[in-house]
Parts: sequence; structure tokens; C-alpha cells
Amino acid sequence: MTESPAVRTRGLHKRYGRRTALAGIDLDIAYGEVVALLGPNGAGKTSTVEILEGHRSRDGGEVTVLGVDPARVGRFGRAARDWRSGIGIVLQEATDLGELTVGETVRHFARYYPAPRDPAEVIEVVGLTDRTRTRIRKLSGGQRRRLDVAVGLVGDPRLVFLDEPTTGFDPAARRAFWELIRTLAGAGTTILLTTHYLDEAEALADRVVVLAGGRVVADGPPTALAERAGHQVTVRWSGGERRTDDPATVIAELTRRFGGPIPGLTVTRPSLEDAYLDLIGSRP
Ligand SMILES: Nc1ncnc2c1ncn2[C@@H]1O[C@H](COP(=O)(O)OP(=O)(O)OP(=O)(O)O)[C@@H](O)[C@H]1O
Repeated sequence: MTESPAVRTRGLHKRYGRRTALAGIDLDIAYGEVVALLGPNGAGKTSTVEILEGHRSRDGGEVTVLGVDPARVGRFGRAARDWRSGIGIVLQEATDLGELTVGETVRHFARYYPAPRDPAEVIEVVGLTDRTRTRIRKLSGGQRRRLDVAVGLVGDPRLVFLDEPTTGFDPAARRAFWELIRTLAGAGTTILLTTHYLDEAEALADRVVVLAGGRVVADGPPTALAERAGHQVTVRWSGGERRTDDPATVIAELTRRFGGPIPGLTVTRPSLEDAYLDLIGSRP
């Protein structure tokens, strides 16, 4: 028998008063997949993720997460505890027990889980071993986010939700964080991340799901989505640019025009960002 997916929704609906926030979301996430949920402000990302986490009710449709309907699992009792222990939630700036140290914090959260990972090992995975005895209020923003991830991982979840994990990071911290996510993915953890950064989705995700206006407007590997922007490449040089299906001819023409090397020449394929802007632009 094949295992059901880690996440499955069919026709997921959510309304706030008269406003429809989710107008029928179908989403599958297989075990081991890393999926990025993208979309402009108000597209429905947070609503979707919070329904999957069991933190928000829905108005229609089917949902299973780790084989269980989050709306039926309840808050207390063994079934709820078992289900929750399979899920790691990494919220923005969630972990703020300022006077505790990194080690104390991770050990504190470990006690909530039936079969936690070794806190010291989790601290090592997120690269905070040399900060184990540091108080949280003395950590940098990037180190705090790593601690948030450690808290999300200490229960040894099969599925991790990451909400805009690198917002506010400097470029080096982002790269380091991406490496951490790749390590988790490499170990088989299923990950759903929301992000506003296209390069982040491209760097980390096996699949990108784009929401706009409460619907899925695209779902596929980043490269496949980028190709939807068309096959034209952009040839740029100092003083101009042209989109073309035939860059060789354009470059030959420019070489003749400049009588030699073309200043500032670049040739770029359509990016995920081009496709994304196309998708959300055409469906405001
Ligand atoms: N608690 C709420 N009460 C009323 N309306 C809400 C509530 N939460 C969300 N909405 C509305 O539902 C729609 C979807 O919001 P949601 O927060 O899910 O979008 P999002 O994609 O996460 O946006 P962002 O990128 O800004 O975080 C928006 O129109 C929003 O205004």
C-alpha cells in the first residue's frame, strides 16, 4: 500500500465574514518534499498554513496532514499529542524567553514531546553549539531564527512548517540558513515554507505553489514555472536590451555594430521571477 501524502487538501475554502480568503485549494505534499508557498500579500498563504497546522478553522473542503484531519484531532488527549509531535512549526520570532540560554530553551521545549531529539544535537544542526550558554537576548537576529528552527525540530517532526524563515537576514546569514534547510531536506524532513523571495524558493524548493486571490495559480518545479514565462532570452548590453528567440543572431548583429567585443554583454534566460510576476499580474 502506498503511504498517503504528508499534506493533502481538496477544495479547501476559508471565509472571513463575506470575504473569501481561500476559494478551493488543492495541494499535495509528498513525504520528503520541500515545497515553497508563494503569493502576494493577502493571497491566502497564512490562512492555508494555519489550517494545516490546526490553528485555524476552515469553511469547506478536505484536509489531511500526516494522515489526520487537523480539525478533528482536538486540543488535548493522546491523539492530539501524537499528531502534534509529528509537526514542527517555525514561526517568526516565536522563541523569546529572553533570560534563558539557548541550551535551556531547547531543553525546555524538548519536554513537551514524547520522543524528542537530543537538544545538544539539534543545537549543533542549527549551528549554535558555541552559543549554548548564551542568553537569548544576546543573540543576533539570524541566531534567533536558528534557535526558532531548533525549537521547531526538537520534537523530531516529520513535517516542518517554516514561515518566511529568512526575512530580515543579511545575505551571508541567508546563505547559511539555506544550507541548514538543505541539511534537513537531505535527512528526509518534509518542509513547507512560505516566502516572498523568489530566489529562496528557487534555491530550496522541489516544487513551488503560487497562490493568488485564494487559488492555486501555478504548481510545479521552479524550472518548469520559469519556462512558462516564455522561451525568449534577454540580450543586454551597455545602452540597450532585446528579447529574442535567437540570441546568436542578435549577438552577431551587435558584434558588427560595435566592430568587436560588445560592451556589458549579458544573455539571460527567463527567471522564476518573470514567471511569477506574469502569473500574479494576470490574475490580480
Ligand atoms: N483574521 C482575519 N480576519 C479577517 N480577514 C482575514 C483574517 N486573516 C486573513 N484575512 C484576509 O484573508 C485574505 C488572505 O490572508 P492571508 O493572511 O492568508 O494571506 P497571506 O498570503 O498570508 O498574506 P501576507 O503575504 O500578507 O502574509 C486577505 O484578504 C486577508 O485580509
